[in-house]
Amino acid sequence: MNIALFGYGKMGKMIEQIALNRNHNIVAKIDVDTTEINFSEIDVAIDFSMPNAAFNNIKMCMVNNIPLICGTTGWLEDYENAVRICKENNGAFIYASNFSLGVNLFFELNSYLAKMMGNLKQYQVSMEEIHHTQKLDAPSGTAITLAEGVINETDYSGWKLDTANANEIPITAKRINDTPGTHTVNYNSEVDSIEIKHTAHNREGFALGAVVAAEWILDKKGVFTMKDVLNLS
Ligand SMILES: NC(=O)C1=CN([C@@H]2O[C@H](COP(=O)(O)OP(=O)(O)OC[C@H]3O[C@@H](n4cnc5c(N)ncnc54)[C@H](OP(=O)(O)O)[C@@H]3O)[C@@H](O)[C@H]2O)C=CC1
Ligand SMILES: O=C(O)C1=N[C@H](C(=O)O)C[C@H](O)C1
Repeated sequence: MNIALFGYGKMGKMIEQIALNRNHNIVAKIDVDTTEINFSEIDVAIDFSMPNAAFNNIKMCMVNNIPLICGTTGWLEDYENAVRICKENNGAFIYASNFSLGVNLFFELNSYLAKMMGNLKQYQVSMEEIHHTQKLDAPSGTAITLAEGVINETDYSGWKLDTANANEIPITAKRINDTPGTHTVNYNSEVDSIEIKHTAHNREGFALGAVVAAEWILDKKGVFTMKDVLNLS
């Protein structure tokens, strides 16, 4: 499979390594300075670029009939537009805030726990995410997905960074050295607390998930999620 990488930073380089190990070819490494792209040689594109670049890259791929896996976070205000453009062009597209198998299992666990906690008003939920200091967006895309998972199963109406109003989920974002990504969901009451936590030890899990998603989407049309790729509930 011929892969184009949009973004050749920390994730782009890790994806290249994993893709080559799985016998794929990297036919283009595209960044902000790229002036020409030969779309005819690309089977699938993978975007791990920057919040202000992702939506343009998505449009470009959809218009040129290239299936796209997007891992870039921090652009979600344009998600519905991306879905519309994909459908208008009969394209194929997956966005995931986190491509690792472990985090996608963690998302399921988070929803299951939230469902159980929904009627237990003595517990207040909060979230914490920790990432490396180069991260541009806060809270992380993964923390937003976790918050949405809780909101879907409870009476919480939204989330907020740091201090939240009653009925909103407070999310704390910490930036520490080289931390690849740690997410904690905490339910606290007067008498006890329950905590679930996912810790990424490195970026391999994210990169492998993105390549697996690229292999999966090759013969598909439509907008999908990692639940479809991993065949989760
Ligand atoms: N969904 C997931 O599983 C994961 C998502 N991420 C997300 O992926 C994104 C990238 O992360 P990471 O690799 O760590 O970041 P990096 O900063 O290391 O890499 C981003 C790269 O994108 C390049 N870039 C800038 N503008 C454009 C453009 N218009 N088109 C293409 N490339 C461009 C940058 O080039 P230059 O340096 O020259 O500006 C840089 O090389 C972030 O949004 C992050 O949150 C990260 C890990 C996992
Ligand atoms: O920027 C990162 O590094 C990461 N970004 C994603 C996010 O915003 O959730 C996924 C992972 O946590 C690493």
